[in-house]
Amino acid sequence: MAKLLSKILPAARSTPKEEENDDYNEYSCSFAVVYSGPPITHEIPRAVPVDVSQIPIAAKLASTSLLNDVSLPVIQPIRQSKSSGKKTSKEPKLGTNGVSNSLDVPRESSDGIDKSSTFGCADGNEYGPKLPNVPSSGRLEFANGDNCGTKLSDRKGSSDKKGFCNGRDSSGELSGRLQVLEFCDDCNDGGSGDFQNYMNPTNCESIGSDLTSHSVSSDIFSGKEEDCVESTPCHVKRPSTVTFRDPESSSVVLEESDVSEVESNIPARQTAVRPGKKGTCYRCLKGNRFTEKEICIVCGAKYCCKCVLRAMGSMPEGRKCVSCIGQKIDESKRKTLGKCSRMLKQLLPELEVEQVMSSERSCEANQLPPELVYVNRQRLSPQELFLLLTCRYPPKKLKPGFYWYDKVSGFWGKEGKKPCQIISPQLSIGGHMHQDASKGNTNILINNREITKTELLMLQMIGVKCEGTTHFWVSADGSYQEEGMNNVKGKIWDTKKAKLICTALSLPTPPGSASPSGEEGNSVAPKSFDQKILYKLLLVGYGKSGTSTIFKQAKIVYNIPFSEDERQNIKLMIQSNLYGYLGILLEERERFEEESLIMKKRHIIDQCSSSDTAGQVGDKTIYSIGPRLKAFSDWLLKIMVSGNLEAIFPAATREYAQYVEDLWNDAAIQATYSRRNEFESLPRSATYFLERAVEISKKDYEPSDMDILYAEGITSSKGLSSMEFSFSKQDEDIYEHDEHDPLQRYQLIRVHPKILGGNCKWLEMFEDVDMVLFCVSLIDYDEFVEDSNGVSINKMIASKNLFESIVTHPTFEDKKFLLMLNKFDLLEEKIEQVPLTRCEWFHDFNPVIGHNPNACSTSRSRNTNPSLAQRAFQYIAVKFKRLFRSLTDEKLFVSPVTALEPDNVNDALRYAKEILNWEQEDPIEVSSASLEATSASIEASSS
Ligand SMILES: Nc1nc2c(ncn2[C@@H]2O[C@H](COP(=O)(O)OP(=O)(O)OP(=O)(O)O)[C@@H](O)[C@H]2O)c(=O)[nH]1
Ligand SMILES: [Mg+2]
Repeated sequence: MAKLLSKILPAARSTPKEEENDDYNEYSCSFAVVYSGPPITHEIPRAVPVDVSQIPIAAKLASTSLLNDVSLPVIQPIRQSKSSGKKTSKEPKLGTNGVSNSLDVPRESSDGIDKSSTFGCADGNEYGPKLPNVPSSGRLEFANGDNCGTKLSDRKGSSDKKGFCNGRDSSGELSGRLQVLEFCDDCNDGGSGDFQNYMNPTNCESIGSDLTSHSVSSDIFSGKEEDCVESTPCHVKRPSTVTFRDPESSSVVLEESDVSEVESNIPARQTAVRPGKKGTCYRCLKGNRFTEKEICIVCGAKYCCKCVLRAMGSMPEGRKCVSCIGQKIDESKRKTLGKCSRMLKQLLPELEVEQVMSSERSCEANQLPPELVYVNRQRLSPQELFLLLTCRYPPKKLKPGFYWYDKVSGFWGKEGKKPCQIISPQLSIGGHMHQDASKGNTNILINNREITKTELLMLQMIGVKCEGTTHFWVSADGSYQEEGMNNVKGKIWDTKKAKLICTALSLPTPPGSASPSGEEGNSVAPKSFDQKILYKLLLVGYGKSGTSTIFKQAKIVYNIPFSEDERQNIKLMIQSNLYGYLGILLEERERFEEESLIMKKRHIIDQCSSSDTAGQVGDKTIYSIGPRLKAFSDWLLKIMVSGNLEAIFPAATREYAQYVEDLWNDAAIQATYSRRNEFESLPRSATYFLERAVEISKKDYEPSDMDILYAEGITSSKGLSSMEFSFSKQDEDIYEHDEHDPLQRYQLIRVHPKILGGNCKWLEMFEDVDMVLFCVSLIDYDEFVEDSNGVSINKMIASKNLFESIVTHPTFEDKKFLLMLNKFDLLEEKIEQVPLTRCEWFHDFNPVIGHNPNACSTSRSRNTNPSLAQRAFQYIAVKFKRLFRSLTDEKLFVSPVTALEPDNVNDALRYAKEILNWEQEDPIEVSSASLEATSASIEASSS
């Protein structure tokens, strides 16, 4: 053995001169040799062998290279860079001041020879702080006490050796499974507590065994010189790079209902303190907030693409810094488990990413601790949590907190909140559900729980009669009956409408059923690593502001097909609208006919003084129609007056298509139509449909997307529509800095103000939306409507009043608002004719420079020579911004929109997305980022 070692290793040298020698430092190990000098009076430091099996970390091997005459495979140390070599030689203090350079493991046997071993340092000292969580005995020390590991590999061979990258290694017994340490210089610690974390043997072991399978990691960890010089693992060499906050201050994010008891049960977690400027990588301190980064799910440290693999190693527990392996995750990041950044997908092969994400989801350390989950106010046991998570329909993305569970129906929700899911019923978990579990105040109970207002509204909208009934029993399949009555009254989920309403109201639908958007509602949480997060956007605005047009445009832009049902409804709506427009034409025709008859009579009277002659004037004018069409016209006007126009469809298409055709082709109607600018009641879109009246009125008419877009009216259940979408990949590429998952999902909920009720009391059912998109029609400034008291009010003021009510509603406190100033195209026309000051709120609109109607709408020209419409838009935007600021002390985001333009709607919704993403990233940066990032926004111009 001694012979073998003498071949492998140079003779132990200990003179200072030799220690200064770089080569020596790189390759030699210190070994005790038999002392044969005079007796020594002081105590001799001892190098104690290491128990190989207890060395938890491994390094890359090379079979030869150093010693060709040795048949055993030996370690190829990582070459030390020059700078590091110098550093080493200048750091004798590391060997003497006892800083954190050794692993000191409690030993079972005091002699440490047989059962435990020690890597002795060359100078014979033992250094460093203790590692309390090293599970076994044995001690690991470094030759000069200043190394730690980044690259670890495992080799199954017959002989073992522990080596350090810079050659200052020591070896102990050559037995057992080979575990080699190979450290690159950039891991050298200046001496800090971080080293402890880094060297946690438990961590290293898993890294060691995983790394062998990662080719990318191999490169990263090979300690290439340039890498070593440029980058420094933040946990070790630069103690300042990532430091940890006092665990006391660690912020475990729980829902508000998750009271302090749960919080106190959550073990303290280390939170990385950003070492550099905002947005920079925690390791190399380079980059900015647009640099793509991956985040450690334990401490929150963010790493750029150059550093992430070094900082996180082979990720045996998913995206954790090496020092965070084995630790519990930050609970606020639980929802992102298994969902990595695009950057990681680019750095690692797909299969590897999948493996890492799968480990992240499934490894033990990342599992939800049962003691942090309460169901019906009772803490879950591990068995109960297991039952809950492994049932057919488990709660999605379960986090620590308090939940209520209705075992009969499967309704599941957060304590004090409406249900958020329907899970498998009849699970024996938690305590008994309390009547006030969801803090409802409706006096209506479902399975003994007082339901929330939102649930009540849902029941009412789908036609469940709640008057006089106080208690329903609802079973898992949705069938319900009144208490004390033994007859099932119906099934809640029977209709598509019910599901649509639930989706829009963010209420759950039964597991396994198809949601209105075609996806399986409430199914088991997706297992793929592209797990999605859903952001909810609430689109609301005063009547005719354009919300439904924006909603439909979004459907078209994001390729969300209109269902057959929707198309059918829209078709009937377009046809009945057409009859409505025709009705308006017929009404006006009558008026024109009368007027023209009177004119005709006057004309004749003027010409002939004799009244007899006047009496002979024919009663035909160009506005007159024949008796057949007259009869149809009278019938239609009667129906319109009675308000039953929709009721005659679809039969009307069969019966009266020919009449419509004849009417449209009639000269009187055409003459009336040519004067359409004189009718106030004919909407603009009417022209679009009237000109295709014949085609549309036919039975086999199929509306195109454009028809659907232009169609006026509410198509979905009572002014509530909802759709889910994600932005297209193409778009993501345009916005290069976007770090977020292109598959991130958004829900757009469009609500008509009518269903919000007086004082917007139903707004609270949208409490979980992430952003409110408030739509205002820019051309409302000179239009008037009658308010609920019959008083005429300017529509812009009415819109402003609604805006105020919504902004100040307690439900929307702290919500982000994006103002969509719609119908910009129409404003451009109108502003030339009607001054903005027609609305009293805009009395001081007084553009200084003469307007330029020809200004094109590129952003450049917008800034240098804005048109009158652009000025008006900016002025209105600032008005709303100031109003918003005065009401909330917050910032209002604004975007111009022309709902009929697909790009416009896309831009506005993308802007909403950006705002949400800034929020998520760094709330403090939102305001400045908004100024920079969106030319469409008026931030720059108004601030
Ligand atoms: N030219 C033009 N017309 C628009 C624009 N946005 C909406 N409209 C038209 O304005 C009218 C009202 O738009 P809607 O989308 O129905 O408005 P709404 O907010 O749904 O109003 P309610 O139907 O009362 O709910 C429709 O005729 C639309 O075609 C726009 O940007 N430009
Ligand atoms: Mg509408």
